[in-house]
Amino acid sequence: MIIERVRLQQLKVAYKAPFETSFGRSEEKDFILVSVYGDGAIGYGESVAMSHPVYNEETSGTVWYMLENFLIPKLFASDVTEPEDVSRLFAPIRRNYMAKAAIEEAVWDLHCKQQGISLASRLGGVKQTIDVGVSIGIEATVEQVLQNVERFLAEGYKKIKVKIKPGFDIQVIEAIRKRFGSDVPLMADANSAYTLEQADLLKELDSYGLMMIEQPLAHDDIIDHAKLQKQLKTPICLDESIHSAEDARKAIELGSCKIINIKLGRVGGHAESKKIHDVCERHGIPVWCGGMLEMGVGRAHNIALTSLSNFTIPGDTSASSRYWEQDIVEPSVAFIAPGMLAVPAGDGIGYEVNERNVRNYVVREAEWTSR
Ligand SMILES: O=C(O)CCC(=O)c1ccccc1C(=O)O
Ligand SMILES: [Mg+2]
Repeated sequence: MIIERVRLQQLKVAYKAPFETSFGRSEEKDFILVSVYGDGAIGYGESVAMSHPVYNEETSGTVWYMLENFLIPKLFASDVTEPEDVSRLFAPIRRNYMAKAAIEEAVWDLHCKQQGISLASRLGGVKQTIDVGVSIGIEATVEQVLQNVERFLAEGYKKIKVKIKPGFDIQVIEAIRKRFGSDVPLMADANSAYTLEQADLLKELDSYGLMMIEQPLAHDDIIDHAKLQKQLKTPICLDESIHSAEDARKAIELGSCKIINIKLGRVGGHAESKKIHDVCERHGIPVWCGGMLEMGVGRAHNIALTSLSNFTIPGDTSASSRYWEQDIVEPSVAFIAPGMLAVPAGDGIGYEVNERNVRNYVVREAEWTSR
């Protein structure tokens, strides 16, 4: 395929409201938008690295560095025929999954636009619509969390995920169950805030009928998660621990989880996401698409991926309005029915990027041309 030019833009955009997890509070999105040009088309990818290396080791700065010095030169020096070639091309470079994913996604989008097909269909998607949930951050009080739950339930979200941390866990879940009842599809995400020594506390969660608990233990662990899963009725879902289909296979073999959250950025892009999806499907492990507070390009990629068959649990891809006053895509990501998004049938990601909106947020920009 023809790849002529790559543009990187770093954008900073304020969230409607700060978002807090067990690893900290974020008020502003800081990310790299990747545009890949070829044959009159533009493919887009969005890096999900955060401004600080707290979810994983990457940041917008490391993503820019890796793209400029290693990934873009490698892409220009090679013949890419199919988008699957990109992840093979990047395989000798260790980790840096978010940097790889950002440009890999853009190449998938470009390829599909050049071919006149939708990204979802090229990935092997089978769904025309997807059900989505919402992720709710830690707040100063339990009452504030309850107000957010109420608002998002009223909007129709089909899964409520709440962030927990030691000292802000059982009481939050208990209060949600008390106020909204036992039918609300509810889960908790700990972002690695606990250790196996706190198993007794985590076992208390079993009495609240949660769909799952996400990544309770260390970000790089699958051993202790296996020990914990043996003691818990609640299914464990792994997020941070899974970077590849091999990681997924090992976690499944060990019994470290019963569900896996797939994030494009965490695993290096669409090709690896699909492999993880397939390994999980073969083992009867359902998956759902995680979120990293994306703007529209990232959301569009998530939607296409979620159209695959084994994404049977509502993911974190909320509507643009969850976080943004004004998104960078048109139309913005919006429900077609409560809690439901359409999988676009248009070329590539199926959303247009509004370059004027992008301009409002750019703090750094550079371009490289293939020769
Ligand atoms: O709404 C979203 O995009 C999901 C937000 C979320 O839960 C999250 C946001 C930032 C970093 C990690 C996570 C996570 O899923 O663990
Ligand atoms: Mg998570």
